[in-house]
Amino acid sequence: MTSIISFRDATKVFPGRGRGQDVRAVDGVTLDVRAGEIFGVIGYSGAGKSTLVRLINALERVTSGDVVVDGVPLASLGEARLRPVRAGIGMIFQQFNLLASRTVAGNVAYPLEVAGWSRARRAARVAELLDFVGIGEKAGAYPSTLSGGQKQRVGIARALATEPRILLADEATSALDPETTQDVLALLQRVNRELGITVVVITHEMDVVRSICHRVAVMEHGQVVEVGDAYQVFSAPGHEVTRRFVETALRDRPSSAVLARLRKRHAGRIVTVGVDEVAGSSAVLTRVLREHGVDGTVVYGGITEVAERPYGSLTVELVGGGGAVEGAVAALRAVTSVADHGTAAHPAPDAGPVTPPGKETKR
Ligand SMILES: Nc1ncnc2c1ncn2[C@@H]1O[C@H](COP(=O)(O)OP(=O)(O)OP(=O)(O)O)[C@@H](O)[C@H]1O
Repeated sequence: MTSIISFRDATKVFPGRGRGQDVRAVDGVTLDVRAGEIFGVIGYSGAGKSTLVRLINALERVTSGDVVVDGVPLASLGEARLRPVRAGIGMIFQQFNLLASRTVAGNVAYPLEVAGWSRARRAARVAELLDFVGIGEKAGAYPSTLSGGQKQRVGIARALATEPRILLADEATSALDPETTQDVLALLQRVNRELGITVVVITHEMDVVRSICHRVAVMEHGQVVEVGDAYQVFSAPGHEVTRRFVETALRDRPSSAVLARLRKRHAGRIVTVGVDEVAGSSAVLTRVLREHGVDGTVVYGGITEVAERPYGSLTVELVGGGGAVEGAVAALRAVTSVADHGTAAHPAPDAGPVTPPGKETKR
């Protein structure tokens, strides 16, 4: 697949104010976004995500290195030659940035007016866009009368008006409630699938990446610390920051406090079994337990989706005679990840980082 955006050792330094230190907001990033994908950039506040994305449409200019967009290296371009590059890139924002004095249709028409489209062509294009984002009936309404989700739909329609090849979404769902977030994410997915537009999504929420991104870069201190297929990055996180995102978002693994409560309620051996596309599934778990004559009760956990593929874990109380439980645990270890928490009488030392409490299933 060809890359549509290439960061080549891109660095952006903001001069420190007064006698403050310079800020390396983007620090030597080399990265390719492939044409036609939804690419996520995830990181905590201040990691450099916004700056990285603003380098793509040259709202910020690199201090060193380069960013190549659609084959055009941006670092050496003057404002005039940047204009056509920018015209091929749409952008949406957390706070929508709509013009309060214009109607919905007026907002969407705005970039077309700037680009010199005739009134008749504008009207047809605006109607088509409002229809695509599902708010045709709001054409004459003013932004102040719209819900957050509707405002972002207008933002998306406006960003798509001049038929860009790339759409940049800077925390586009961070101001929305969870349900509206899912609607807007579904719309971004349609933008990608139906219009073939490459979408770059910046977020601090793993749920956003989990829902729609094909590939993801994890940022910290201006650097990309991990990049790859979203499923692989989140199912086997290699960096501490990635692990923190996975733990806070998926909440399928019991914390030590939860484990203590589980041990009070369940006397048997408690193990957490990884469930993913490659290794375990709940069917594998059931088969292994049956083969070893072990009873298993799911006491905690959950299976969700990352990049539309199954991912999670199940914490199970195992009860069986003789060495049956040992045998079952060994057989499970052969196919998937297993964290052995021991029994109430003989708890295993707490392994791994503490995760926030999630849902407990009660007997
Ligand atoms: N115009 C600017 N002048 C000075 N420093 C800046 C400027 N823009 C960003 N920074 C600094 O660069 C660093 C990265 O900021 P950036 O906004 O890119 O991070 P972010 O990951 O998008 O975080 P957030 O989600 O909080 O915006 C921060 O330390 C920020 O204070």
